Amino acid sequence: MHQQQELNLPDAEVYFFPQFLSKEESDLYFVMLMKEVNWQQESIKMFGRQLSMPRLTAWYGDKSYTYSGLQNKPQPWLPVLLELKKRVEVVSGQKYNSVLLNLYRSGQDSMGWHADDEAELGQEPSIASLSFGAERKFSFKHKSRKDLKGQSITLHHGSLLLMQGQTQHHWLHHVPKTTRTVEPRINLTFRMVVE
Ligand SMILES: O=C(O)CCC(=O)C(=O)O
Ligand SMILES: [Fe+2]
Repeated sequence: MHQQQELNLPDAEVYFFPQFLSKEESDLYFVMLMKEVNWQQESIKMFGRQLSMPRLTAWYGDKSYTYSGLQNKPQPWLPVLLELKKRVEVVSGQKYNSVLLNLYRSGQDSMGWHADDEAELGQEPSIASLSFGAERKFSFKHKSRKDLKGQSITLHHGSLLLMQGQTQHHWLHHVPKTTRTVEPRINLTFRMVVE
């Protein structure tokens, strides 16, 4: 059975499965995803300037979706992504119709503070986040309650993080840069995009 931990975050529902996939399976998935995914360098308009996103991304699924101000046209599912989607659905008890992939090439790649609270994801989105490759720190901070401490967790090769309920409503999360020398990391976030 998959060992499951619940993070102690008020106003949130976050579960962590440290051994969701074995090391051997995760090694194979990492190589396949690196090779088969159509990784793109997107840019984002900020303060009137076009800036390169500090990571590569790809979007697969059934519906288009706005993320970080970008209109993401999905690419058709790859077999490896459908396989992972099915395995994640079994554990989470949720269905997904899209996946956003992030490739953090080095410690200089990152994701800024945000919540996945776009209207397209519905009121209480369930987001399933699968990690491969290098370990990276992932932190939470509450949007309004300054009395609550932030919390960090290390997302490692083959681990699954589930965020659901009110989590996106009340908390922000990010993947900070690190000055440590780190190998590439691939992250998949499965989502259900509603109209
Ligand atoms: O890379 C991660 O672990 C987080 C990705 C994330 O927050 C997102 O894609 O919305
Ligand atoms: Fe996110």
